[in-house]
Amino acid sequence: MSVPASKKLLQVLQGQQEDIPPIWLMRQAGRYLPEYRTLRAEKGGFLELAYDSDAASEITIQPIRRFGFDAAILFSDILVIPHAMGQDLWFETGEGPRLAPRLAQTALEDFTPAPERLAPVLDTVRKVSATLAPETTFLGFAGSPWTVATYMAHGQGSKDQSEARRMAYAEPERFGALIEAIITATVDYLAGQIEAGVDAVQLFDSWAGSLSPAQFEKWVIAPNAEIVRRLKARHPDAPIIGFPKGAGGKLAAYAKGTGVDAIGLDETVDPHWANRELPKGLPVQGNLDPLALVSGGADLTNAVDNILSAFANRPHIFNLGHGILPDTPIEHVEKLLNLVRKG
Ligand SMILES: Cc1c2[nH]c(c1CCC(=O)O)Cc1[nH]c(c(CCC(=O)O)c1C)Cc1[nH]c(c(CCC(=O)O)c1C)Cc1[nH]c(c(C)c1CCC(=O)O)C2
Repeated sequence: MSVPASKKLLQVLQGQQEDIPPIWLMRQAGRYLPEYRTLRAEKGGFLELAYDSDAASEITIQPIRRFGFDAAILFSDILVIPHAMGQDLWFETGEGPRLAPRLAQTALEDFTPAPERLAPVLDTVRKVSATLAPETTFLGFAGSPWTVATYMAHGQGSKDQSEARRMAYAEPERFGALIEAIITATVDYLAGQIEAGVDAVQLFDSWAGSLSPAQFEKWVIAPNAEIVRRLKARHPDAPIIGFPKGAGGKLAAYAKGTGVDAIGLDETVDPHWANRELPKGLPVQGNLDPLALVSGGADLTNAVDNILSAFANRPHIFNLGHGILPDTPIEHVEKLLNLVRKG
């Protein structure tokens, strides 16, 4: 596959170093944007937006139109995979996602798979890919099996992922079968996104930090390695970004063990340490503290300088260490873009 020279972020994912790093922000389409809040109020709920390909395309493009980020990320959610596997999914206003029945109490075999639920998401990919400017990289994504399993087991977000962690020790075979089922659904879904027009994909492992080293090897590294292996067999040219949030000292093992093309760093990672620790030339993405962006001022300027200096000699995509917070002032995002692009 030949990459148009203008897709800078995609080139960095392929190992090219840039003086001015490309930038996008996790959760860049969302509640900090007034134009998102307007559409959300008109349409009702988050899922209604995510499954309406016209609304989801518009929301995917909103942050590109406003800020000119180097990448657009598909507007969807990691929980559409459990939904397509047959769990009911809804969002409680002000609280977050709910999945039923909970896997801690129900067998996976009792679910009725509903893969057609993903069709509108792939329609969104086709629509966005037909309208994006050629210099904008289009990112697809999915949750990583461990993180998705924590929601499937508990039925909602949880403080310490204890239901899934307990299941993984008490019933390793049953838990392994669940992880395998998520891997299979995820590889098909990501292949579908690539075929519909995304340039690269990100695997979000938001709860990777809750596991011991041995369990991390088993439930984070091995399943992500399997996704990389199977997806590369189908689409060798589409880069894969792994984001094992909270992996800390296990980041290098994750990078080597999974074979991802680039690694996302959360804000707790010292970028200078990461630069020394990670394989030479491996592209990194991150890792501004979302609260430094809310704060603005010298907190923001100093943090940006520190990240830029740490990654001056490796392929780097500027991003936050986690999703942008709803109370982030728009002017701080504009200031961040000026700092990174030295405008
Ligand atoms: C764990 C997780 C989820 N979803 C996601 C993760 C992994 C990353 C992370 O750790 O944040 C990933 C996600 N969720 C969303 C995207 C869209 C793309 C993007 O802009 O990055 C992405 C990549 C939209 C969303 N997903 C959600 C919203 C907010 C919906 C709204 O109320 O309007 C958006 C824009 C809802 C959501 N979705 C999820 C939760 C826990 C919640 C509720 C908390 C919250 O509101 O932030 C599950």
